[in-house]
Amino acid sequence: MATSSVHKYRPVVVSGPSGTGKSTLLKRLFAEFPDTFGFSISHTTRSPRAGEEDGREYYFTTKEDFLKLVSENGFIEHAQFGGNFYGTSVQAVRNIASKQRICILDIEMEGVKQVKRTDLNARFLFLAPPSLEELERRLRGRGTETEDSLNKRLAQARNELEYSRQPGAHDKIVVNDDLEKAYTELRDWIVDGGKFGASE
Ligand SMILES: Nc1ncnc2c1ncn2[C@@H]1O[C@H](COP(=O)(O)OP(=O)(O)OP(=O)(O)O)[C@@H](O)[C@H]1O
Repeated sequence: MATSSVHKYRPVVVSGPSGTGKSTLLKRLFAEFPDTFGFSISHTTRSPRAGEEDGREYYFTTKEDFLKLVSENGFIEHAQFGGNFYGTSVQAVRNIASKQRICILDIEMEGVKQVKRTDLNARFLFLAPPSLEELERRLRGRGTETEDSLNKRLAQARNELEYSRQPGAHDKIVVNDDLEKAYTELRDWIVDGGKFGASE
């Protein structure tokens, strides 16, 4: 464990209900620290498009290998879209740390629980909306949801908020009320005076 790169480059899991502002805040963090962080590369069973390279856009894999990795609990999250499988593997997160970058994982509650079952040595930040009413306003304001997908997201938000109240679920909770205030709090906790959560 002491020799593993995730000991020093601890992955950061940022979760929170859809529409809380994760993308907005993480975009800012990446812009302020362009060489510090990384997103893991996903696996997919779809074929590479022209110009795509294995290990750059995706790890391209066969359905058989993908399902084998699923059965070995190798994925943090995986899903099927349009007949193809996609997933974030534990190894892909490790690969970011071995490149001496802090991997940021923007995932949902089930993914959070899965990361906790690994030895990725992650830190967990939960981004909470000021209220469910405000979350609904933002999701409507973003203009990306149908009434049906909005209701699904709000129901899932209730689950996520309930989980976030369990002791030990997260290491840090940031309420995204005022954007500037939330950004400063998120950034300062992640950067941690330059230690990024590492103990030495
Ligand atoms: N502090 C804030 N005050 C008001 N509006 C905000 C604030 N933070 C984000 N927003 C707005 O809320 C909407 C949702 O934000 P964003 O898309 O970043 O959420 P998200 O958590 O990444 O959602 P998803 O998980 O669905 O991708 C956006 O329109 C964004 O501009």
